[in-house]
Amino acid sequence: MAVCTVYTIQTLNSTCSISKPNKTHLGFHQKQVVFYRTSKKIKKQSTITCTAANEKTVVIGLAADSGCGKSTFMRRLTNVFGGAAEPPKGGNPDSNTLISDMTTVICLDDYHSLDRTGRKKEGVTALDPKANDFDLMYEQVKAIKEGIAVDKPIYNHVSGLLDPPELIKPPKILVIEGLHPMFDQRVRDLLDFSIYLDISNDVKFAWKIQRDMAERGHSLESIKASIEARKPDFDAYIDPQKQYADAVIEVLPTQLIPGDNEGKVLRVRLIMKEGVKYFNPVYLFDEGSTINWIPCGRKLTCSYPGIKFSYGPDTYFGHEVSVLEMDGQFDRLDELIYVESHLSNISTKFYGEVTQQMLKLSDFPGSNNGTGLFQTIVGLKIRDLYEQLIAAKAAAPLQATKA
Ligand SMILES: Nc1ncnc2c1ncn2[C@@H]1O[C@H](COP(=O)(O)OP(=O)(O)OP(=O)(O)O)[C@@H](O)[C@H]1O
Ligand SMILES: O=C(CO)[C@H](O)[C@H](O)COP(=O)(O)O
Repeated sequence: MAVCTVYTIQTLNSTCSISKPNKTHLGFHQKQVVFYRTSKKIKKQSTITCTAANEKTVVIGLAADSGCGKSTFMRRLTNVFGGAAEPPKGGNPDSNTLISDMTTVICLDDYHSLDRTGRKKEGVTALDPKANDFDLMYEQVKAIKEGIAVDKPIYNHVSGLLDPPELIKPPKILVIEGLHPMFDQRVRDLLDFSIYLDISNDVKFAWKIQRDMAERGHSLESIKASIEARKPDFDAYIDPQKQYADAVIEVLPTQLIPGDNEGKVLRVRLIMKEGVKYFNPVYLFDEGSTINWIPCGRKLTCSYPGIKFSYGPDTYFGHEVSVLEMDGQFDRLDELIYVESHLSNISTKFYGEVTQQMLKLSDFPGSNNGTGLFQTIVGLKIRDLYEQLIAAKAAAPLQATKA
């Protein structure tokens, strides 16, 4: 990203934004520069940031209910791109934003139009579209995608209030995570790739108990009541978004232990849409075949109840998909290399990269099962998609500027 003064706007095929103290950020394309210059709307003290067309922001959407592992997934994803993800420096300590060298993750809770008291007064949950400002969400995600900085509101989860906005500059990759990234068609159409974390009720309950009882001191009864209270709106507004996702990570109780609902051993399915540009689904052994594989034996240590992989074609909400499934958990993470070497299209840059990533983040929840494995693979696929998109934009800069 190049920072220019008003007298040196020479960049071709760029989108620029003007930043003035206490003023909204204005965006314009290179051809409009003449208009602004002749109309003297640009003052000497303005800062003009120009983003070359091939640097434009790639936008990823991640949808899930609260407490379903979005933050954990985000930490795995940003780690794939390297560098630590931190809240904006010197900003609001309760900011929900995480920034690293390549990525900015914004939480869509920041687009709640009603604060905690407002929702109570209106009798709506945060999942209800009425409690969210989709017009602003669309305008701001669109602006960032075009290389224009925005002043995004902040929803403060500590106070339950809407705090003064924070400046979000266009990153290389913007991740919008939260309850509604695919709800509004205008926002959905801005996404270059979308993911839905589909956690079954039993597992969601087990994870909520683990976090909210152990870490937040909530009672079992209050956790049950909160899940029940959210369920109608979850079913109406959040769950239907999975039909639009390019990849769904579905987390279910294991089938290896009959009647198990503890949520400790998990069956995880990675559902990958066919025909998505720059995204080739992962496969096991033979693309398009139906495979069942129990890798336990000489090369993989498995204690009870073992590990089972499945792979094959299927349909999901009328779309052709490939599904990779893992039931069970790893005893020894270093042996994951055996499984990795049988998977194809995983978009690694070197042999064993999935295993290396999993070992590096082995203390993250889900590192010994399909949640961690598939989140890592999706992270690598997003890196690959980003690199392909940027290469395509660099090859056709004029076209990208007009889009
Ligand atoms: N893959 C996993 N395996 C086991 N437990 C998990 C996994 N992912 C998340 N959890 C549990 O769920 C809790 C919530 O995870 P996380 O904070 O990542 O979710 P979230 O969707 O970001 O939540 P929120 O929206 O409420 O902030 C964690 O504290 C952890 O206990
Ligand atoms: O579903 C949620 C998304 O994280 C939260 O419940 C919602 O954002 C409201 O937050 P809070 O409970 O802190 O007022």
